[in-house]
Amino acid sequence: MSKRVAVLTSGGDAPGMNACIRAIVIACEHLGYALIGYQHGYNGLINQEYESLSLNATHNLIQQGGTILHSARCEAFKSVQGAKDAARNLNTLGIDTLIVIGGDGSFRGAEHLSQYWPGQILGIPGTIDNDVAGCDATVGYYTAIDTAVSSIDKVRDTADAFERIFLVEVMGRHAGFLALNAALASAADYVIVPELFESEDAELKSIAAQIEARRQLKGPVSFIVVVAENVWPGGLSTLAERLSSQMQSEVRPVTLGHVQRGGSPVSQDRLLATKLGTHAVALVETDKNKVMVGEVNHKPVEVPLKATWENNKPLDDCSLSTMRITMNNRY
Ligand SMILES: Nc1ncnc2c1ncn2[C@@H]1O[C@H](COP(=O)(O)OP(=O)(O)OP(=O)(O)O)[C@@H](O)[C@H]1O
Ligand SMILES: O=P(O)(O)OC[C@H]1O[C@](O)(CO)[C@@H](O)[C@@H]1O
Repeated sequence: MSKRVAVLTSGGDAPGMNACIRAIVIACEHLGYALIGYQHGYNGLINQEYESLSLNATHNLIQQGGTILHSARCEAFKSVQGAKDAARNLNTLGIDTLIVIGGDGSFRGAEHLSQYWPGQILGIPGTIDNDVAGCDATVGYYTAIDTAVSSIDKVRDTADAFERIFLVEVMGRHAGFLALNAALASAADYVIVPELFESEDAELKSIAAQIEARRQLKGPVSFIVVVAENVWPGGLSTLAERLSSQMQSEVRPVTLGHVQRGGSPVSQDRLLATKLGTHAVALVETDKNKVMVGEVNHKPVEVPLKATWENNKPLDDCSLSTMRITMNNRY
């Protein structure tokens, strides 16, 4: 049976969203489904802003960062009226299946829509934060680690030259996946993540002890602390001031910011995006509904949308024990 499928990207854009759109276009073409792309996240659903997507759209797309459909946050969609407007517009176009590429907030939005629209809704995890339960990795996460690592490598050059303490803030919203793994891969000296944060005093004491121990061993040294965003009360400059006065040393704060969302996706994100996009389209004629497609241990999984935000996604034990030995408790 010929189906009409729609796709949108929502929330923070992530490298690999385009690779995912490409896979969806090709898989729909393969199965003879019509495909449209809604623009600007859920705003496109409310404003009936869409384009039809064919193979033409996929040329040279896999390597492009950002999203050709544009992304956005949409406050209006959270209301009953917003979801009803979206449902009406989907019905007008005769859409059978809506594929939402985004983070856990976007999946909450999809669940909200399902109360007013009877069609099939499928989610694909796309966010640099990796804070979506039920999958090992979200599309965009691996590229963001690489981007943060290459920036921290550069910070290290100047940190070493001046034997300074640097604080590097990375994104992640309220999760420490990006901070922890960027810190591990860049051989940072210390990492502060929300999952382990106890108190300002405890962290400061621990950082100071590490710096002192290193200085005793090696004399003047540089020291790099990776800090997850939103974790330090008052932000990075407050931490810099407190550490500077405690250590009687210069401390420089660096916020990496939105560069972490950009750039050409690394191969891990391209592969994940391509597999998940293809897998989602393969579900169109099944009775699977309100599920996110993801990967766990390299195998496809289908997870109820609700489980993606109701369940906790912990940092993995192996990364944490590696972190304790090579970073935070090293000296
Ligand atoms: N509880 C909710 N009810 C209805 N819609 C929601 C809800 N939460 C989020 N949304 C919709 O999903 C959009 C995206 O959510 P959000 O801003 O949390 O980003 P996200 O998908 O979690 O991605 P990222 O974390 O990468 O930015 C929101 O702007 C809103 O339109
Ligand atoms: O682009 P905005 O709306 O400032 O959002 C920034 C947030 O989005 C993300 O980049 C992705 O969720 C977070 O890491 C960050 O907290």
